[in-house]
Amino acid sequence: MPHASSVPVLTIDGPSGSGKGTISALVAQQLGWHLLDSGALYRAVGYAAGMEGLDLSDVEAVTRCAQTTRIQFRAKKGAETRVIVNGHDATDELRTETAGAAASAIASVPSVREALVSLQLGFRKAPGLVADGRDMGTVIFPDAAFKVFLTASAAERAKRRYKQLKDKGLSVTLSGLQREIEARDSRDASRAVAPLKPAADALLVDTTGMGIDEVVAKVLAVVQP
Ligand SMILES: Nc1ncnc2c1ncn2[C@@H]1O[C@H](COP(=O)(O)OP(=O)(O)O)[C@@H](O)[C@H]1O
Ligand SMILES: Nc1ccn([C@H]2C[C@H](O)[C@@H](COP(=O)(O)OP(=O)(O)O)O2)c(=O)n1
Repeated sequence: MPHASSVPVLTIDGPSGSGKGTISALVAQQLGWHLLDSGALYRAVGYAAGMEGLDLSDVEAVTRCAQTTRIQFRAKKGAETRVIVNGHDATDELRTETAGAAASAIASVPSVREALVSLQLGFRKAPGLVADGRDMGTVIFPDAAFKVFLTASAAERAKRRYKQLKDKGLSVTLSGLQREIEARDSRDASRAVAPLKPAADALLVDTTGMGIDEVVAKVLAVVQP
């Protein structure tokens, strides 16, 4: 087993709806690498805090929640990875914008972020890792050999998320989603610790008007030029 730091990492950061999850999963599959959906960890803690009826602004309570919540990923071939929170399959609840907003709220608490660091580092296993999030290239894996920052216009990101949630049968409006996404991005980008921003050595890819296959090819070329 090689030392963890010799295992290659590709970080894919960016705002909501930029395509991180989709692109990370496809690229990880192509490379045969492991996948870390770090947003799911923050969503899971936000969800667990909600289930316990915690006040999301109670720093001590949400920190304890981040330290004690059990989060498991159950990958199934050809199907969506299920996220199990404290033994309960919370996949459906985690994808809502309410869960995204709760995740963003608790993610601004430094001690919550600290509680999730070693769990994230543990995903770095041979033959490699694709890490999806906000601070993968800046804070969690600053030594990653490959870094990408995905963006797209706010209007396009809202449209993508609208279609995605509609297809899953959720009741949403485009204007409401655009407002919620913009509020979440501005909170994520303005927080003091690990804000949403590109690493200095990341390749910026504006995916507005680009198809998924085109983005996958561009990201794969970073790892396999
Ligand atoms: N380049 C793209 N063009 C069109 N749709 C995309 C593109 N990338 C992702 N999508 C779609 O947009 C939605 C949001 O993508 P997702 O990967 O969940 O974004 P993120 O993880 O950054 O929030 C998904 O339904 C996905 O299929
Ligand atoms: N590495 C990360 C990943 C997510 N977060 C926070 C901030 C985000 O608004 C929420 C939800 O992240 P997630 O990647 O699941 O959200 P999107 O799919 O991009 O809409 O979690 C974070 O602070 N750091």
